[in-house]
Amino acid sequence: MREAVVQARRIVVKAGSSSLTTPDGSIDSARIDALVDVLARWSRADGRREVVFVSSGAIAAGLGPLGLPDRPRDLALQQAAASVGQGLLVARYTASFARYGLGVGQVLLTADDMMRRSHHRNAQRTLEQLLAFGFVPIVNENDTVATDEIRFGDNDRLAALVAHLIRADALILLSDVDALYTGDPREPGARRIEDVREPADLDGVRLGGSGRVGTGGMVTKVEAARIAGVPVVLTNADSAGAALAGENVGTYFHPAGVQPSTRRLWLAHATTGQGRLRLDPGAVEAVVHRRKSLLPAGVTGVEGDFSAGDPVDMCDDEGRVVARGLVNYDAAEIPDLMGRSTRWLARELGPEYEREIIHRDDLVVLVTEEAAARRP
Ligand SMILES: Nc1ncnc2c1ncn2[C@@H]1O[C@H](COP(=O)(O)OP(=O)(O)O)[C@@H](O)[C@H]1O
Ligand SMILES: N[C@@H](CCC(=O)OP(=O)(O)O)C(=O)O
Repeated sequence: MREAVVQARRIVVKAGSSSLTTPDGSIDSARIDALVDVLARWSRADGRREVVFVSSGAIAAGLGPLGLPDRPRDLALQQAAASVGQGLLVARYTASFARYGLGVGQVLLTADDMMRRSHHRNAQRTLEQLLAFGFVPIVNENDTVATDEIRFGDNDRLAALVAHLIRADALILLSDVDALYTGDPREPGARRIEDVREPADLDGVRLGGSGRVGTGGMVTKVEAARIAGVPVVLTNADSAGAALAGENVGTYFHPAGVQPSTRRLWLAHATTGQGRLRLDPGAVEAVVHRRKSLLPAGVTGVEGDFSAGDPVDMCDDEGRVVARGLVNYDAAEIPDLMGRSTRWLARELGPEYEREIIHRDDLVVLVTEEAAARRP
């Protein structure tokens, strides 16, 4: 038994396009109802259980109604299909959960929303409020406004970020394949992997591309499991009930030891650096090994056009990103501060210049200490 899943009170369940739609580009009502049966029974079995459902399938479900034979490559066509399909999906979920007296609420998010702290907090509040009402949030990417550069594309990472957002106890990823295999299961000889405890368990595993309607394939699922920070079960929709019951189905990704705070998880996985600061070896040592704040004295270079409050990457003298943090100064201010002691800055420029470039509470280390120590 997977005790952490059995004990979970709040879970995120993500289903891929292939589990929710038919090959001819329409909603698979029977499979949706079967999945809703499982989710509704799980949450109603104990009044304190809450589920957030991340549903892909908007583009796939819009193909049939628009007469599109296959998932188009063109972004505008994908967005039109998503707009049609999303409405149909939510109508179906509304009807299906209503069989159990449960209401649903649609939550559409973009990668940008996850990065901006204020949007992030609003999304968090909405989800918490829906859960407090006993409603099931149905989450998807806001495909009609997402552009290629800033898209999640697949919903696996989105599901992991939603798990951070609501402090879920577990994440269940449902695909058209019943587990992670040592290679693409469409090829002979591939074996199911039952447990992933550490990155080395994935050595030699071939993570292939997606099926007909999905995106990302196994790469994005493994990445989502790595960043989720909670136990993750990867299996197919037919095994959802068994997965929620903690049975030995699919692949179980054990969470790594001590988990960073949600703020640090957010910084590491929901944001992208809006610029770069180059650190001297002493500052790398202080930030990575001693978990100190970044002071102006240890900065040797600055790139990008960021503003105070933006996430920026910190690199070592070889350009390798070692950490990310919320910067306290605009990019244009930093050249005058670099290499100076905080005491000198406070004396020459005023007490407001005594502040760190990045405070340690706003900073996440992105390399392991071992990796940082292994430098040539
Ligand atoms: N090592 C592997 N183990 C399992 N499945 C794999 C592997 N490599 C590639 N795949 C493929 O990944 C597909 C699932 O990814 P994807 O189509 O993106 O699904 P979804 O729509 O559920 O997100 C499976 O159909 C499978 O053929
Ligand atoms: N937001 C998109 C998800 C794209 C997609 O295919 O995701 P997935 O099936 O999870 O790999 C949609 O609803 O169509």
